[in-house]
Amino acid sequence: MERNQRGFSATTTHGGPPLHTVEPLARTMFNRLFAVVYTCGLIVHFSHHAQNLFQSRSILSFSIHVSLLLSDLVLAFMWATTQALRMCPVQRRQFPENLEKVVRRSEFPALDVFICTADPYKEPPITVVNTALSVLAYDYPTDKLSVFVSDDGGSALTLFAFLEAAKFGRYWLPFCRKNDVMERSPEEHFMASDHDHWSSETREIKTMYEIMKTRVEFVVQSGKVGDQYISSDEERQIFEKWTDGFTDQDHPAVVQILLDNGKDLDITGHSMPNLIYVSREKSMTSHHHFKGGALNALLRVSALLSNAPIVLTLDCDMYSNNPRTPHQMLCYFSDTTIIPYHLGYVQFPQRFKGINKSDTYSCEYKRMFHINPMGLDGLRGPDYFGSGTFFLRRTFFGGPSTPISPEIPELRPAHIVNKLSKSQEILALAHFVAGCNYENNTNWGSKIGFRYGSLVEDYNTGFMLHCEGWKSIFCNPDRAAFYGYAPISLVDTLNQSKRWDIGLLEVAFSKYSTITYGVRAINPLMGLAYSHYAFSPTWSIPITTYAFLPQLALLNQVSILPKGSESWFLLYVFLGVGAYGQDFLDFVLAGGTVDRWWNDQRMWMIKGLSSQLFGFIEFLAKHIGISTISFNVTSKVVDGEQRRRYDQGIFEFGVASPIFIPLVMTSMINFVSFVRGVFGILGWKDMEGLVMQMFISAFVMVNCWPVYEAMVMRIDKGKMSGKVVVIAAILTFALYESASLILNK
Ligand SMILES: O=c1ccn([C@@H]2O[C@H](COP(=O)(O)OP(=O)(O)O[C@H]3O[C@H](CO)[C@@H](O)[C@H](O)[C@H]3O)[C@@H](O)[C@H]2O)c(=O)[nH]1
Ligand SMILES: [Mn+2]
Repeated sequence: MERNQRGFSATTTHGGPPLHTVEPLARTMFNRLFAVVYTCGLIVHFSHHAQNLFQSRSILSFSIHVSLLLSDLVLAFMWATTQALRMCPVQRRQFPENLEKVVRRSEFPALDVFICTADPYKEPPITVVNTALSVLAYDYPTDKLSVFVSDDGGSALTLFAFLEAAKFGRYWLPFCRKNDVMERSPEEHFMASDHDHWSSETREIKTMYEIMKTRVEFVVQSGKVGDQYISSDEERQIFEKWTDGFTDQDHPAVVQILLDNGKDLDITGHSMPNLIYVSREKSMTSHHHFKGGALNALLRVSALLSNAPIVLTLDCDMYSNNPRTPHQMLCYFSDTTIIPYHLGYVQFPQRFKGINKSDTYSCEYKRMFHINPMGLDGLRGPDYFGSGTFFLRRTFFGGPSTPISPEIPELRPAHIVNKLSKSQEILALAHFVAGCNYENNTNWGSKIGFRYGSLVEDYNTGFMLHCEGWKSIFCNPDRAAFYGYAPISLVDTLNQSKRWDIGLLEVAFSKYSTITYGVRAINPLMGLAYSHYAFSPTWSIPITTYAFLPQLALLNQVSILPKGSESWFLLYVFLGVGAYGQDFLDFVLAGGTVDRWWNDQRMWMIKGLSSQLFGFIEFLAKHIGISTISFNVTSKVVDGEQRRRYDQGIFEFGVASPIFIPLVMTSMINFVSFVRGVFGILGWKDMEGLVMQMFISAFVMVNCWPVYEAMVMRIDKGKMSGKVVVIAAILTFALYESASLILNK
């Protein structure tokens, strides 16, 4: 049997109560006007640059001007890309309370949830279990809900945690229903609710949860599932798959149905949703394409077992914070007027728990997950964030009017699965499609499914879907739909950013670059908006240049920027303050605080001097074939002491990582040049020509304050490692000496 293209029928909303509305943001007109004024400023600025270039009389001054020109060109290009995000921002509202007036609950489309995990030590199984329980307990018809867990760590520990979760879920789901619990992740629920008013039922279920948690954590700590934890022969058989040769990088596929909707009931007699554990086959000899590969394996396995027309992807730490999120998503997918719109996915923002008051590492990503998506939403829709995304399954199989069929008919999005079928045949097929050679010579990863070729498989996939003609919608309800955890140390944040930067560069310099292919395949504004991310690592060029060049010149009394009395000086100020000011405005209007904005701009500089630079190097190294790149999973485990420092807003350096070296060098050069400049005020002749260079040094110094503190004033474990300081000092000295040689010729 087959069904229509979308996989379910939508209800017309004509005459009925509205399901959603959309409005342009109030500042749109201002944004457009400002863009015109700023563009004029840029034209004049670059004509001045050209003049400087032609007038320069030595190779030295020519090269200085070329560096400044190149830096300013990158800044101007990046500014231009932000304009695409500012031309038509919109804000949507949805009315989930009206949904059931328009669509009967029994007509809700089936929903498959994909949760990815990759490492039981960096991603504690109890966290993943909480995420899974939070969605298993969605306020959704249980016979239409299936949760698939992908375990790229191939770990018996994770599977054990899920066996436990399946048992606990039989109590947890009816408990949530009966008490209309909002936080359906048990961990969060018990943390958020007030213990003094707990009923005996709540206390009981809390005790059950604690017992399960202790068992899971004990097993993870001991590294194996001991005999005393196995309660039946059936379970023993499952764990027998973990033979001696079974490693996370080399093992057969494991597909295990833990809860079967057709059979398993909760303690009140309601049927349970499906819960399926999948660990795709891995082998040392075939590339597994990281998370993208895992998601494609889930797309196939789920196609055989439930094939729901709607698919939600979640990171292992992104638990549901609202049981009625699917209702919000259906406000869009159930609206027939949306069909000609070719809606491919509905994206919810990624939000984070546990970020400190001033968001020291700017991990809220307000711009990426909140401000920019509104801008994209007014064009063709937001990019894909990797988590919190409801896709139409059909979206993965070719463009809206150019469908592509998978190799075997059972995988087609229109194929109907009657019941979750445990038949041996289907299970054997599920293991087969989860095999590591299954994708050889197929369209998976290139034309169907999640796309390969970039470490940011989410961004890349969303981009390719937009190129194929799909659109997306940004759904940002007041109550967060999901919460996850952000890194709380600088090195973790920078390593995560570096991975993203490498992935973005892979897209920027591919055959399907956003700037060459994207502007044609989607439209110029979308191409530019996507380029805002793809080319963001190039920010490291101006950031590094402005962190060193004016300062080295200042140290040698060489003026390279306009004098305080020239009108060019005012233009510089206008361009700088204008860009910063508008950025500030966007940030604050989206509910950000001044404190957080300050830290955000600081992180922008820090990343330009660390993750982006290192990302570039690793990207190049991979391109010329001297190294391979890998997906370094962000740790979700927190050290207590680190947490305390983070909560106090103290920067965490700690480890001796080379990624800090350029940053420490920057703090040294700027300090020395500023101090030298202050003494120069008395003796130097041409101080006026150095005013702007002095100002830049001062500004960088203020931003580097935590670095100075970490180098000289701290004794805790998060201070800057001595090794980094020594290496940076030697390199700074070498840089200073060579600059003096060149500049004083
Ligand atoms: O080989 C892998 C590597 C990672 N993951 C999973 O991918 C998710 C994201 O990994 P994480 O280390 O948390 O990366 P983040 O940088 O926090 O994630 C952001 O960036 C990723 C792309 O780099 C996206 O995949 C994510 O959805 C997005 O939230 C986690 O659930 C992992 O378990 C896998 O399943 N297989
Ligand atoms: Mn994450």
